[in-house]
Amino acid sequence: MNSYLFRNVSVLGAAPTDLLIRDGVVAEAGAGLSAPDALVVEADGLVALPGLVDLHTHLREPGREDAETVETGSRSAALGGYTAVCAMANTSPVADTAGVVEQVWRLGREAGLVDVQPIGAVTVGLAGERLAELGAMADSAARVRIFSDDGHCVADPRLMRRALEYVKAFDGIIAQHAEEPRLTEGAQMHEGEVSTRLGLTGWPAVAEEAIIARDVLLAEHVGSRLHVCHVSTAGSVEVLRQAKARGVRVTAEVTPHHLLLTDVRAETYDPVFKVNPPLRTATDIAALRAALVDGVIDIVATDHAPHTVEDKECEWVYARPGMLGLETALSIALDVLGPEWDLIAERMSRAPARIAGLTEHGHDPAPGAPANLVLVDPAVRRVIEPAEMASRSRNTPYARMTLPGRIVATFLRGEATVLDGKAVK
Ligand SMILES: NC(=O)N[C@@H](CC(=O)O)C(=O)O
Repeated sequence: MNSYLFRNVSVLGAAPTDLLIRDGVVAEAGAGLSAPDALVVEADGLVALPGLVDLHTHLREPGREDAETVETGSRSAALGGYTAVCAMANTSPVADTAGVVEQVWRLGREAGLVDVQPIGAVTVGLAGERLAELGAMADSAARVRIFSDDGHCVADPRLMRRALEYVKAFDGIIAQHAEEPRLTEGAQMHEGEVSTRLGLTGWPAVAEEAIIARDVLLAEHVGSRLHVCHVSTAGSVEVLRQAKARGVRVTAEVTPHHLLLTDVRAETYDPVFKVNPPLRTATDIAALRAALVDGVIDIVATDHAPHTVEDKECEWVYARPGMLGLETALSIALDVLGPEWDLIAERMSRAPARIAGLTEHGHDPAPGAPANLVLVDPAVRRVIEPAEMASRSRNTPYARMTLPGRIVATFLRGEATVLDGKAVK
């Protein structure tokens, strides 16, 4: 196993120091360290952060390996500065049994680039009719703690209540894709002025807000943990703010794209901007950014949703919703928040690790901490080139945009997964 000596690295923006990485942990910190056996990384100008943790990644395996595999998604994650990702259950077959979650978990171990923590489906086949074998998935080698039908809403309130009750026994979480399906039939984009002008069927903000309001009440009633996926509206933020003030056990995520892009992008009719929930308005963006800063929204999660050219580069109404996110998330966070390193570490590493119970992750680089960390060069501005991405898909909404920040190196348990901005394997 290699040892690494980072020279003159700034830990979360603090004055430069040296860090020695040995045997999978941060062994020493301080000026002028020497370790003749260690590989030296000249880190002037680089910032060390705890390795990022994504609570919401679509890896597509099993079933849609033409869009992404556990391995390509893991590489994409490592290049984005991630050391752990939670893999959503909407695969084919659906991850609704111990067998499938164990398969995904094992593929993650074999790829060895990030820790892949499978999320289990709440209902069999994501069909919203009966509960999946939550207990068996929790007891499996994959030790599933988060369950989600993401892509679909658990719309039936009785089923949602049962799911919240069931996972309470092992302090599990139901992660809800909040979308009242009766209000979004045929929806193509945010319902508002732009959808009216373009003549596309709208996805109203209230379809999200109504489910979040219902679910925080259910979570409160049951005393269980609810996580809200991809919050996208100002109204949702207000519902969450009130619920948190009452002490409801609810956490929430926002995606990078909902922090940056508005529904005006649909004017191009380029389906790369089609996503679920849809891009909203500048007012929503302002509320989401403020909530991310004040903590009503706990984390940034990518909702990395790779799709093939066939599924994406077609007419808007036929295109699948979803965008790539792993390789650009930190740059978007830097763009939106500025170099607020402690806030970025909290929202993109510590808090998601805590929520998911990934105890090896989310530790600031300090002596004794597991060496799951990332080195970022904040001074670089880079042009996003889809063809250069490690994802098997190309559906990034940031193509040819110039964004701040470059991931220079990522370390998983003390071994480099990315060095000099390139994947090690
Ligand atoms: N977020 C997306 O736009 N797409 C997701 C599922 C979904 O939420 O529709 C996907 O799996 O592609």
